[in-house]
Amino acid sequence: MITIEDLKVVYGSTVALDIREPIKILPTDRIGIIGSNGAGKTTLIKACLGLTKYQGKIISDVKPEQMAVHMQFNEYVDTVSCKVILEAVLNTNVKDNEILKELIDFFDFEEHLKKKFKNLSGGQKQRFTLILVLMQDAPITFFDEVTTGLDFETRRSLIQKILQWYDHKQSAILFVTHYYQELEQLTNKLMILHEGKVVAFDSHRILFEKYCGHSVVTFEATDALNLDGYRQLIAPENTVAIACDTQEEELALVEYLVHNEMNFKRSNQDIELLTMNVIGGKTR
Ligand SMILES: Nc1ncnc2c1ncn2[C@@H]1O[C@H](COP(=O)(O)OP(=O)(O)OP(=O)(O)O)[C@@H](O)[C@H]1O
Repeated sequence: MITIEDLKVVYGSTVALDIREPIKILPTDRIGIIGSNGAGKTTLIKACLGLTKYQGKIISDVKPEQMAVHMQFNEYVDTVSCKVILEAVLNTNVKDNEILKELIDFFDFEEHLKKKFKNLSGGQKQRFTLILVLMQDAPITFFDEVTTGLDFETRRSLIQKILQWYDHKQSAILFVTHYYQELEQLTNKLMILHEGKVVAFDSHRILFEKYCGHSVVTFEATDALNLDGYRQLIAPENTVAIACDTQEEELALVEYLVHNEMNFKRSNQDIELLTMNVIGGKTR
């Protein structure tokens, strides 16, 4: 669907993106794009959409105008109501379009249709833009930090709706977020960017096996345990993360922790740990 080869984006003296290895995005991919601030995530989206100049090749059978994008900050004309914007952009009308009515209903947006975009709250603006983006049913959709700044409940319900909407749909989604839990729910592949380079791109499972192991057991750092002989990963502050290469290793460690009355968490998909270990602990 999209193949990226030797992609370079330069702004003055800043190399925002420098991707050497070919990257292929398939029609059913659900890709989480991760990286610290300034890693090049938005620049990559802009290059795919043809919104920024680049060197190299982006070969795609989907034209940029067929792609949908949901950016964190959107602006719309402020002389007309949200309903007028929806109808103009989607070339339909609310009262006759069942799918549009269903989305407005789901996002509890009916009462805001008469308002101007600039008068909506942050969460209402996100919901409005999501209605527009989901209605496009594009073959490829980019979501750039759509849930940033929203409260936990609003984030959770937006993610549920996105999941439901794309279930069984043949469309690629690229999702930029700093919330790792959302990536676990929404995506099956991860692209980890660091200083403009793609440092990892594969399925969650393959990357976890490669950088962490069969599973990882994490617990609060303490002097009470003897951890000689265990493989320690890079972990958040005051936390110890032990990589287990087999189930037997994991069971032995868990038994040791239980004997010592330690609380612990076991995971084979912790994206925060994975990211820290892929880019050497420089996640932010
Ligand atoms: N229009 C621009 N002019 C100059 N430099 C830019 C421009 N856009 C981005 N950059 C620089 O390019 C680099 C990559 O920026 P980009 O916005 O792609 O990062 P990001 O990974 O999306 O970051 P964030 O998580 O902070 O949104 C940064 O160093 C940024 O300062």
